[in-house]
Amino acid sequence: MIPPLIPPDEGARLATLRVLQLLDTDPDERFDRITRMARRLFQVPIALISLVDDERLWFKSAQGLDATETPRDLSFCGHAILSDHLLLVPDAHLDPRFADNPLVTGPPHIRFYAGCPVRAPSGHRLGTLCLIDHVARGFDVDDQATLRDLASLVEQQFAALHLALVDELTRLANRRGFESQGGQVLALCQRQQWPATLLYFDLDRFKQINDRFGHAEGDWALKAFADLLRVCLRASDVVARLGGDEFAVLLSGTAVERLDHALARLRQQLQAQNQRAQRGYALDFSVGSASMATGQVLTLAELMALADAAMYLNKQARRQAA
Ligand SMILES: Nc1nc2c(ncn2[C@@H]2O[C@H](COP(=O)(O)OP(=O)(O)OP(=O)(O)O)[C@@H](O)[C@H]2O)c(=O)[nH]1
Repeated sequence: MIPPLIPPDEGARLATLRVLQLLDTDPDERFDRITRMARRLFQVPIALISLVDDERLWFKSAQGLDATETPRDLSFCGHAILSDHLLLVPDAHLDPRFADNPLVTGPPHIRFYAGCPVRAPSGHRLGTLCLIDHVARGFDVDDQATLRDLASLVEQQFAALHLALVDELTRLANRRGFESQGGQVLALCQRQQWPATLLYFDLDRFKQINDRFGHAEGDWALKAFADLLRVCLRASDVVARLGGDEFAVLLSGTAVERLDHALARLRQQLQAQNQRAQRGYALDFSVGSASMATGQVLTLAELMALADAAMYLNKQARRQAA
């Protein structure tokens, strides 16, 4: 058996998957309709929409299979997301990549597999629409075109989610994305008795950058700051651009202990970037934080209001110090 390789865009791919908030969500009729149609059209026992997560495959929609996930190492879809082409395995018993795969030799006894990668609007391949049969079979060019058509319906649903939840400029979550993703993380913290901290950022004198260097330069600065947040924080932290030059981050669990360290690192990296970029101005930020201690119950809106107020005080203090 040959386990799938990790694609070169893995970090950005996983970040996109998180921002779209598809993993571990309830069944969704918009996706189930597509897998039902696929199963009927191709007369296969199993049709899936799989999402390739860090170490597992999670099924956004599954017809004919009770499992909700499977290890990535064993997955056919892990191979399928490595290219834009369909992955066709007419007979897994004859394919050295899969012949001794436990999913072939044991349940669900995959013999035939056809998987079409499904991409986010950013182009990252998030998973597949795939068909599985327990017997070997062929898949002609018409079948292939039909599977691609169905996969593009999945991509349309991704695009709709993207539009609703992602900030187009920075590709971070937008305010709505932050509110729903942040709300879920906060509820998890409360259940697990973990602490959480919300950071509210506002860039300093950002209007001057637009006024002096133009809107395009302002856009560049916003993207550069978003990239820094991505680099300095963990994949599990919820990071968003709330609008204009305002950003927010929700740290949960043990991440809260790294708060001072993460902020110091962020400022240090920003200074290094200012030195490197030499764009005629130094990007800087004011920040406020608000925490929910272990066992405390606060809403995301309350944390945001507290952190926003703290940011405002920080901005005043920085202005006076300047
Ligand atoms: N380039 C660009 N500018 C934007 C975008 N959205 C909002 N802005 C600008 O961001 C600026 C926000 O300025 P403020 O936060 O009000 O003021 P500031 O200059 O940052 O001042 P302080 O926050 O008090 O330090 C405004 O000039 C907006 O026009 C965007 O998507 N791109």
